[in-house]
Amino acid sequence: MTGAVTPFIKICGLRTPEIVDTCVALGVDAVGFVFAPKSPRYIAPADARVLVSRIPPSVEAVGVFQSEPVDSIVAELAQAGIGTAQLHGDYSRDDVAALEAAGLRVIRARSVSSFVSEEPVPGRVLIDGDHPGSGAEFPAALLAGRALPEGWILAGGLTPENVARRVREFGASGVDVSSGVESERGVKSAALIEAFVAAARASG
Ligand SMILES: O=C(O)c1ccccc1N[C@@H]1O[C@H](COP(=O)(O)O)[C@@H](O)[C@H]1O
Repeated sequence: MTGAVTPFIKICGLRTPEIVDTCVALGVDAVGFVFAPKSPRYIAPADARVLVSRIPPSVEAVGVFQSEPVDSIVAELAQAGIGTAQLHGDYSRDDVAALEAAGLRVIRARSVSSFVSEEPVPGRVLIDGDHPGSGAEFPAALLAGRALPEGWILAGGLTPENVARRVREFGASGVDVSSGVESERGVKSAALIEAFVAAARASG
């Protein structure tokens, strides 16, 4: 017995009922819906609501935002029926507090560059490469010797092939993937999601 813990697994950028059902059947911890209008994975909040209705309470539904004002985030999440906001971009402590005061949970995404150069932020932290949703990895050396927040989630260029190694390399408590489980940009693959989840679980 190793005592190792299976990482928290989030699959991001869902847009179809089939892929939602695949994620639920695999027992992932969280699924993400991208509300950043320029993303190839963008889904309108009303369309996301239909997909969210298929998700049991045991799976956390997350709305992903990039530089969207707090008021819009609150409105869009209410429309989609989602209780967690994942924030990419420049959000202050007051922004996070306002979202929490609105009854939302927050995942604060930090680009690896801002994580190493700026003040720590409170709450659940996700560390990503500098280009969210691009599928690009960042070097482990960038975080070497850094104090990493409890329960932090690793993102950025994860794939079924590299996820176990990356989790061990970084000591991450969770993983989030989008590009690495797509057959083409913006199109999720059930087979790749299954392979990713198996590989992530094998890292624990
Ligand atoms: O997926 C997107 O298109 C996206 C757009 C804007 C902000 C965040 C986005 N996704 C998040 O990006 C990371 C890493 O994704 P990848 O696996 O490297 O493609 C992940 O946290 C997604 O939730």
